[in-house]
Amino acid sequence: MSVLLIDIGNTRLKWKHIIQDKESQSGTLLKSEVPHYQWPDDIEHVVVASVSTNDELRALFQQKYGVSLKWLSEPDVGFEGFHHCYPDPQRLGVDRWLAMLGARVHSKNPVLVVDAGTALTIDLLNEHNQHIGGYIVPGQQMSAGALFGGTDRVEQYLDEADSGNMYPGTHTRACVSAGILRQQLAFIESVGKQYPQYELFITGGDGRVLAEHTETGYYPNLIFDGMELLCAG
Ligand SMILES: Nc1ncnc2c1ncn2[C@@H]1O[C@H](COP(=O)(O)OP(=O)(O)O)[C@@H](O)[C@H]1O
Ligand SMILES: CC(C)(COP(=O)(O)O)[C@@H](O)C(=O)NCCC(=O)O
Ligand SMILES: [K+]
Repeated sequence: MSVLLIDIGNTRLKWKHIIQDKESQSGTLLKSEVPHYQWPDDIEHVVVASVSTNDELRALFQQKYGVSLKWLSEPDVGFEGFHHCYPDPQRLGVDRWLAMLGARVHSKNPVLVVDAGTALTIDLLNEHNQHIGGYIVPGQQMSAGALFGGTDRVEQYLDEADSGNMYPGTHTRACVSAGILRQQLAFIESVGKQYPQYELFITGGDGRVLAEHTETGYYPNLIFDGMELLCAG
């Protein structure tokens, strides 16, 4: 069976094509690139999780895949293996929900799930699949954009580069990038310290560098793992 899984975040689209239940290919696209992309034919199931409305992309996939398309814009509240803490569970981001399900594929322990995308989210799921709650803060690009846009002289100087580390910066861009990285790491560490029995999982576009600094495995496919669990159950 050939299955196409798609995760549409606020910045990018990630896809995974599973061919005959074993082989798979994957990729990342900017949302503007999606209409020009050569999407595969002959797919039996297409599952799309989208955190924003994306009417145009929905119409595009609907036209291409018809009844094979399952479009998830919110958690499936009928799914039995998950206990929500939100009074209105449909307000919980579908990506956060799927990433928690994905972490469950890898561990039976309580899990602390970090998704470092447009926004950075942290979610806690206990061993009984009870969502304890979570946090939402701006992601790295958004944080930097707030500083560049909201001040006069914190500028993206072209003769400077992001530092890629968290040593004290010695020019403007390094101060911003190192500061944001250190802020995110301190945030993750602060929650982790309070929940030491929770196993840490990191995913998302900025997750790799965070995982390197926390000596945690990086799970770029956590949302797809959650989708596969959802489709199997
Ligand atoms: N080529 C890239 N294009 C855009 N963002 C990138 C790229 N490489 C890394 N990133 C980082 O990844 C983050 C977006 O992560 P991603 O998981 O794709 O977000 P979302 O799921 O919200 O669309 C951005 O904040 C940015 O810092
Ligand atoms: C928090 C998010 C913006 C994260 O999205 P992303 O960074 O992956 O684009 C998304 O999960 C969302 O829109 N959530 C709805 C509000 C909530 O989860 O409470
Ligand atoms: K996110």
